[in-house]
Amino acid sequence: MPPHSSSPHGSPPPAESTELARSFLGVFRYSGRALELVWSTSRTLTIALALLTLTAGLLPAGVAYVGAHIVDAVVSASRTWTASGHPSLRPVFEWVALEGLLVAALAGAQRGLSLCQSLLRALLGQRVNVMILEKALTLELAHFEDSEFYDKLTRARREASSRPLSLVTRTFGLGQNAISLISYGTLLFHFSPWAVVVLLLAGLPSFLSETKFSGDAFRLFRWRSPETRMQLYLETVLAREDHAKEVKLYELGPLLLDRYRDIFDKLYSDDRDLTVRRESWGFGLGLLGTITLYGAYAWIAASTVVGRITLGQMTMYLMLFRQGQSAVSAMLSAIGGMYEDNLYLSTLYEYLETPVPPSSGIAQRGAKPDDGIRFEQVSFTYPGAGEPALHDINLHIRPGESLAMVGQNGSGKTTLIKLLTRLYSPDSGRILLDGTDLRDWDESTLLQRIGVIFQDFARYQMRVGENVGAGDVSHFEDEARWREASDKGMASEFIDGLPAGFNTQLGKWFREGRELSGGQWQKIALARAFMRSRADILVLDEPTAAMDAQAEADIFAHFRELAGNRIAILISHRFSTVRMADQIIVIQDGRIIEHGSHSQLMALDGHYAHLFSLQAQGYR
Ligand SMILES: Nc1ncnc2c1ncn2[C@@H]1O[C@H](COP(=O)(O)OP(=O)(O)OP(=O)(O)O)[C@@H](O)[C@H]1O
Repeated sequence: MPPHSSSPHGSPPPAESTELARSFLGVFRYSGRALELVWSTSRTLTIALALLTLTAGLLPAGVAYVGAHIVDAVVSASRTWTASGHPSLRPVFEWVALEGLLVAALAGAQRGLSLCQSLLRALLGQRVNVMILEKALTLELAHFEDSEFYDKLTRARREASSRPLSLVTRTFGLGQNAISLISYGTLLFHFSPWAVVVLLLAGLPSFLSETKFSGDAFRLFRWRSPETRMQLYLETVLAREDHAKEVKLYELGPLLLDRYRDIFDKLYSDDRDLTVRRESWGFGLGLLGTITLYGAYAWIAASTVVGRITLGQMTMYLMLFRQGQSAVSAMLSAIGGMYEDNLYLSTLYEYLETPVPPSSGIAQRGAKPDDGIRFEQVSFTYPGAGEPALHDINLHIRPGESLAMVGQNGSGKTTLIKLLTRLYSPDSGRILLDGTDLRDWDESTLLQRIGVIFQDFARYQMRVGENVGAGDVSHFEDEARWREASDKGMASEFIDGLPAGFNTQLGKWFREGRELSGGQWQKIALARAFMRSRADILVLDEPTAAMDAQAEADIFAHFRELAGNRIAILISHRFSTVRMADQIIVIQDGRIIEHGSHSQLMALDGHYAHLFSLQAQGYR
């Protein structure tokens, strides 16, 4: 939804202009926070920036003032020369030297300003990016799956990291020009107070139009987030190695590229309209300024001719007027720019202030240790989904027991795991671990107790060992533990065959990065789950689907031994694996339809027995 109710094209309806004025003032609320951000990023640089701004603001008027003295000194020197034949050049040279010094100091101040800005830009860009990423760490999985939220994140990442500095630079720029303007105004006031009024008013129309167009540009930027996101996505699909194979073989490239172009064309036409309107108005209103300038020229020239001011003063007033006008327009465009920066910053702060419900649990131990896991009448519907993914689930798994889940694709098996690992919370019912509700557990203690691999486990483009070590951050770099876990995951053998063993870089993003086969990756993921040696719950979602028959047989032959006295929860479509579990549940459309051991379910001769015989037939 657009944040403001005014139309992006044309002027807003009269009833909405108060609203516009309010939102115009409201967006300045981030200026203070931006300044605080810059100040806390580097105090030294911020102070240097302020001092240099002051210097750069004062010097131009000084230059104009000295310029007037040069002209007057020249006129008087040439009069002396005509009258006496002895030119008094000394004062002329002194004024010229002074102006030279001031100009050099001004150049120094401007260089200093751009130096401070460059350094601050780098520091601040990093700071804001870190803030964005730190916030991302606190978010819930559901946030990442919510497209509107994802838009916020993308917008914040794309634009907002450069905006705080821009806002501060513009604020300082505004100050610098204001100082210059006051100094010009003071000098110009001697000529005529009206000259000062004319100077100030001439820039106003173009300022108003700039502000309006900045708002329009922002609203356009905000509305088009979904399209921009699609563009980014298409770039990824077209230019990343993990999609290259399919894009090539299915000859998807031209089709996707056409889509990419179509999006650009649509966005471009909106941009073009806005830019054309912005520039046309800018030109028309800017013309007013030029007319004013030349009117003032004529006025000042006429005053010189009638002898009201000296030639030197004329030079000074002309310069003051010209520079004063550019200071006014710089100030006004700084204000317009600040307005724009504030709008963009609002997306950053909106993102950073996304409410994340705090994890309130503190339990380090359960109320009934050794009770294991219980699901009591658990139901769950994904945010935005029409149908519940799980209905009324009841289960009890005791320590040391194994549970296997079977069911059609989309029946809810992975969802049950997501609830157990607290990635989502049940809508009704409760899940208990050792007699205590998962919600009441301290999050870190709970996570330490669970080793999990999902079907779509992450493939980190890091070293092999780090891919294993990721399973336990406290032993991320621990080579002995890598090996131990890899032995359990049946991964050691192939890892030893890699050029640098555990230190082999994986993935194609980096030099000499190796790609692994699907089954090899899965062994790494299994090893990762075994890294969590303190975990007493092992959750494996299709852990061997990509492995060869021998590896799978080896893993399951040792499974009991590997799992030890942990709870093992297994999702598999292979019944040879499933049959070994102590309990088996069959899930259909989010409900448990059969529950028992292999022999009980075979005796029941229901769904499980049917599927088991179906698969067994295939092997006969
Ligand atoms: N993040 C999500 N947001 C919304 N709906 C989802 C999400 N993940 C899964 N679903 C839906 O929830 C239902 C259960 O999905 P789940 O992943 O639990 O199935 P599964 O039994 O693990 O399937 P498979 O055997 O294919 O892995 C499906 O209808 C699926 O479309």
